[in-house]
Amino acid sequence: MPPQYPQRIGNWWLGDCLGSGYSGAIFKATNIYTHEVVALKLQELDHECPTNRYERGFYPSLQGGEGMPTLYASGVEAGFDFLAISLLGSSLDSLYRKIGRNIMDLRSVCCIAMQVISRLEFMHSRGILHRDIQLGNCVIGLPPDEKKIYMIDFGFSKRYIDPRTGMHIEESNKKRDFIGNYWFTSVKVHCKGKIPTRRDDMEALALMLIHLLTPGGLSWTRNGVPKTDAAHNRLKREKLAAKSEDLCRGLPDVFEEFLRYCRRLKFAERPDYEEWRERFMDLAVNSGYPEDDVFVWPPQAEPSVHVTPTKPPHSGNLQRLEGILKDLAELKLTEPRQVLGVRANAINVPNAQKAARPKKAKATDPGDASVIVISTDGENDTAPKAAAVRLTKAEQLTELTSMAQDATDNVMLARVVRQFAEVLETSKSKSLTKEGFAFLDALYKQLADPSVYVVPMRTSRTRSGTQQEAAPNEADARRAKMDKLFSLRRDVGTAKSNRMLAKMASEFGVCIDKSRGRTITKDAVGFLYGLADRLRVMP
Ligand SMILES: Nc1ncnc2c1ncn2[C@@H]1O[C@H](COP(=O)(O)OP(=O)(O)OP(=O)(O)O)[C@@H](O)[C@H]1O
Repeated sequence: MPPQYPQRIGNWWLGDCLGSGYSGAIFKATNIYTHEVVALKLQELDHECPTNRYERGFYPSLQGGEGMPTLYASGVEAGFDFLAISLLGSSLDSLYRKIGRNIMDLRSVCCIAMQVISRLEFMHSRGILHRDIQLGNCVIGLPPDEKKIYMIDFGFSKRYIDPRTGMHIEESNKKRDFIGNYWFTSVKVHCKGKIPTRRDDMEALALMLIHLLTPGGLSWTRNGVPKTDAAHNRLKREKLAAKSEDLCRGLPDVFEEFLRYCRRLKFAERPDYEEWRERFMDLAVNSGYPEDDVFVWPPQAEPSVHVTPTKPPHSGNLQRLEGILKDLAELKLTEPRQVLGVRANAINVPNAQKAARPKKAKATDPGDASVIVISTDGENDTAPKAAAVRLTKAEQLTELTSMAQDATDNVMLARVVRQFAEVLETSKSKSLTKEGFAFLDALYKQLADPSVYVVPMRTSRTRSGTQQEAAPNEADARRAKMDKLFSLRRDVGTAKSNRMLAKMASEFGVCIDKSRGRTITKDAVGFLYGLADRLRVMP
């Protein structure tokens, strides 16, 4: 028998029911004094699974985070445990159902990925796991916040950082009861009884994204909620047996890589939120969508490609490559090339075609770092621009890495470093990605000695996110990073040799890599500009 809900709780008059389930119901409600409208979540006090009580405990820690509902009041009244929270819009589940359980469009899925990664990053930064990532628990806001995704339902949430000690919870092999949802809870938690940590929230997100792009959804979701233990066990077996490559067949690679990454994370490892936000942003941009994470619903029918008018309206990767090759073919290279630095065992001079790799001029639009010009001339370019193509940040950085590898004198290298700094400075995302680290590796190699192979500082994604830090150390680490970047920026102008600059570039890379978020700060950009200036005047 569903409970009899009162007409009024606290200061709120109950209105329409927004949703109800096993654990209670949620109503639109109006404050009798202020007329403010909220969502009122009610649960009977003697409910066998008192999720509202748990949720009440987590809400205060989550206040102020983007995409976290505001908690207006909570308490117990008339036999109900209630929470008055921001009134929000439709859940992703209801949007997905309305499109007939077919697949969601790629842009929407990329935006969901970027936004939910940010929500998880915030929750995790507060020491809390969500533990029930699913479409019904991601809701869009009401206008003017309808492009923002909110996380709701913290009834299953759990602290993974002990608030008294600041330490991460311990791993244990003791079997535990399953808490989560059938569809998206990670394999380790759902099928192997492991203790959930940050990695499991991330895996649940990965499965949810794959579900949205799979016609009919993930196979184990197709028979509905299991009603018996036998059916549940069958579902678990199916989930356990499903290989990442099978789940992601036909999808862009990033989905399989994301799922694999989440499954490889160690128990206490911090997920690399920035990296994956960036990867989904790159996927969206490469597919011709705008460089942002706003969730536009209903989706636009066609990708809106922003290319300069010198290119055909839709230019995919292939066309971009063709353009670059054409520009390359038109280049005439006769000038003799200097060798970088003073070295006996100098760099192998690359073949003419490679040496002719076009240089990039500044971004044509400072607000859009991904529009760059491939030019046939040097810095004081007076020749007509060959072509303008849109490249993603990753592509630009990769291109700059090649240019750094090919640089044969300090002036040339200075120019490339300056462009690198410009890309980082103007890019929307402020984190140094693996392509950025690859550039630093190439720079280091050129400065230290281009004839020797240098072990990369960090070009492999498997080394990312190895911090297992507890919250209190973060402030110290951040301060140390700020101090280091400040001194690097201050001292770069006094470096006396390429080797000294190489050492600084290496310290710079290590410092950024160690920092949370690998954020490029003002001092970081300042250091790079300083390095470029120093190289330009270095004999
Ligand atoms: N703040 C809100 N504003 C508008 N609708 C909401 C809000 N919170 C929840 N809903 C709607 O109610 C549904 C159930 O909400 P929620 O998951 O918080 O409750 P629950 O009782 O824990 O549900 P379940 O038992 O299904 O997990 C959501 O899917 C959403 O459609």
